[in-house]
Formats: sequence, C-alpha cells, structure tokens
Amino acid sequence: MRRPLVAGNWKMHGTRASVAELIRGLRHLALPSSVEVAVMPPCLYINQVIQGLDGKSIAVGAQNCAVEPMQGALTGEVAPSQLADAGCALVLVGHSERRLILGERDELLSRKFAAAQSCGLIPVLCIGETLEQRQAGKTLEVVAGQLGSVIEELGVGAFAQAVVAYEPVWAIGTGLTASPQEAQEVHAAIRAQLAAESADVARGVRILYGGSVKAANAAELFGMPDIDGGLIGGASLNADEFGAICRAAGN
Ligand SMILES: O=C(CO)COP(=O)(O)O
Repeated sequence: MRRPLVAGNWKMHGTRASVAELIRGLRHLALPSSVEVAVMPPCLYINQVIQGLDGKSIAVGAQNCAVEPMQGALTGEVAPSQLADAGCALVLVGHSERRLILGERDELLSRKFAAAQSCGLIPVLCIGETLEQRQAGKTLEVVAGQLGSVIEELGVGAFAQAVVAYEPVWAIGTGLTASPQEAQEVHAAIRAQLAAESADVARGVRILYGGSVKAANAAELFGMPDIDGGLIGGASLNADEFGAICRAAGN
C-alpha cells in the first residue's frame, strides 16, 4: 500500500514571526502516523522550521532547487546538496507558478529532478493544465507531455524515488477544485503512463492532488483510488486546517 503524503507548500509567504507562530501550531497537532507529512517553507526559513520542528515527525522540503547538484558559481540559486545539508528531504520541481511566471521548461526540470535525486532528495514533480488547455480538451495530453519528458530523459526508474503532484492550474488559489472524479481521471492516466513502462514503479509512486484543497474537501479527494495525498497551498498556512487535511488522508 502507498503511504499517503500531505505536503504544505508555503510559497512566498511568511516572516520570521509568522513562521514561528506556524511552527508552534504544527508542534501541537495530533497527526496520524499512517500519513507522511511535510512542509515546504521559503528557503530563508528552512533552517528555522527544521530547528523548530525538532522531534516532530514532519519532513521539511524546498520549493525549488538549482539545476546543478553541487555548490558552485550559480548566483542566486540553492544547490540540492545544500538543501540536503540543511536537512531537507524533498523538493518541488516544476511548480506551475515557476513554469508560467519564470518560464521553466521541461528540459530544465528534468535536470533539476536528476540533480535533486543525486543528492538524496525526493523530487515532487508538479504537472497540470491551464484553464485554456482544459477547455480545449487537452488536459491528458498536456499532463502526459510534462510527465513524458522526464520519463524520456531519465527513464521510468527515476520515479521509484519520486512523487508526482497533479495540480490543475485553474484550481490553484482560486477556490475552484477539480471534482474527485475529474482529479481521479487524470491521476489514473498518470499511473497508466508510468505502468506502460514499469508496473512496479506505477504501483509504488505517490500521486498527490493540489489545487484549493481544504479540510472540507480533502476526504473526498483522498478517497479516490489513485489520489495518494495532497499538495496544499493556502490552507497549509493555518496549522489547524493543515492538521485536519492530514487527518483526512489517514482515514
Ligand atoms: O499550488 C498549490 C500547492 O503547490 C495549491 O495552492 P492552493 O492550495 O492555495 O490552491
């Protein structure tokens, strides 16, 4: 059985004071041991979060990493090896905000994915269609292209130590959520694409759903057979709400 994963992507939110308060809230949560829980603070606060959560079984991840695995001359970037050194366990690769606002493309993302893995980090590959693409009936084609480019570059075996997050762009931060059936259709297609190359990898890989997940809709989404947890944005900034979402993944 796949162990559900719920990860909170804090995006570009927080100050030292608000992060301290969120850490306090997270420390008080009763979390189900059947669920793996992670938070992804802005890079600046990773250290504060790792120290603050000491003893609490919540993993810490980053929202991005450099294309080069090791430290070196790459101004403004953070190497996967540095994230691992700081105590991170995971890293997001290809969040739609980075694809769309910063122009990150599939080829670059395969390199980040490989760089992260070479340092022992678990990459969480984010894929998903825009509203325009969905309305044009291209959802499965877009998602298959984003996933397929990493499979092509690195081989399906790379997904034995990775997570996929399906995040429809139109559902991010909008309050619109894919219905459990809509999400399940895409998750099943993602798993089938992996299964075409390796049944074992497909069976083991966790595919998270992201896009306006809240305590109120989490259980229904997580109840679908191919949804193995969530990547939570806004709702992860509230410890109690985040805790309720984690508990929904454990039921
Ligand atoms: O982008 C997301 C997580 O990576 C989802 O964000 P929201 O939960 O705020 O819609």
